Amino acid sequence: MMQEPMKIPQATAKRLPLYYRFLKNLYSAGKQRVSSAELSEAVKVDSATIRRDFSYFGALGKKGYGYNVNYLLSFFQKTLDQDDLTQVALIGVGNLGTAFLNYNFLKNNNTKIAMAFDVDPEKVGKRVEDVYVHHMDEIKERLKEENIAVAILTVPASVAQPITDQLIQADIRGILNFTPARLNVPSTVRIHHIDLAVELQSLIYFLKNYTDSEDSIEE
Ligand SMILES: NC(=O)c1ccc[n+]([C@@H]2O[C@H](COP(=O)([O-])OP(=O)(O)OC[C@H]3O[C@@H](n4cnc5c(N)ncnc54)[C@H](O)[C@@H]3O)[C@@H](O)[C@H]2O)c1
Repeated sequence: MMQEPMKIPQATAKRLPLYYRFLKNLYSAGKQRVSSAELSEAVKVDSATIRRDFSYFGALGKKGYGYNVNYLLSFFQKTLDQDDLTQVALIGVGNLGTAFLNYNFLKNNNTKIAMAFDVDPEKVGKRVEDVYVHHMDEIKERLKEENIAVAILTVPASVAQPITDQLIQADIRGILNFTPARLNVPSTVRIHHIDLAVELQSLIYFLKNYTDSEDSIEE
């Protein structure tokens, strides 16, 4: 299910889902080609960066023609593993976790929250948008049973590390951490932190210090 990551720079890899979403819309609208200028306008990434990104995967746009939408789309589908359904687990069915269960990703790509975990007796044993909430005591057994390797963490920061340790015991490979806690994991486990406060501060910093939005793209 999960492929080895391609040898492309991380900054490029991070932009792939953005490109993919836009190209899918173009494809649905029956468009067969797109220029880097059009893409640039739509995804707010400067066109030089787009050309460089695309050159990593052998898509060399032709002058006056642009890029072939079909080619790019099938490339992204393979690279982003869109042909497979990747099932993930959600830990912590509170305000944020419930919002994710309501959203459940399916409109954008083939990622789905397949099961959720909590310790609150009010929540355990119920379904939220069709997703069953299990007790944390069952986490290892359930994740292994369904071969789930990715988890979204939406628990209070104070319990984030012990829960992470439990996830590691259950052979999880990737964690999307929404808690402000910085977590210790072995090098075999990949963690992405999404800290809304930091993102907001960073946005405000860029607004104050740069007038041209392109300056913020390369991080
Ligand atoms: N709500 C937001 O908009 C928001 C935004 C950014 C980040 N966060 C972060 O996301 C996390 C969750 O926020 P929230 O607002 O959803 O909190 P919340 O209190 O509404 O939900 C936390 C959930 O985790 C469960 N939980 C507690 N201990 C647990 C354990 N040991 N094992 C499993 N589940 C456990 C609780 O029962 C509850 O359902 C926090 O770390 C918060 O800082 C929240």
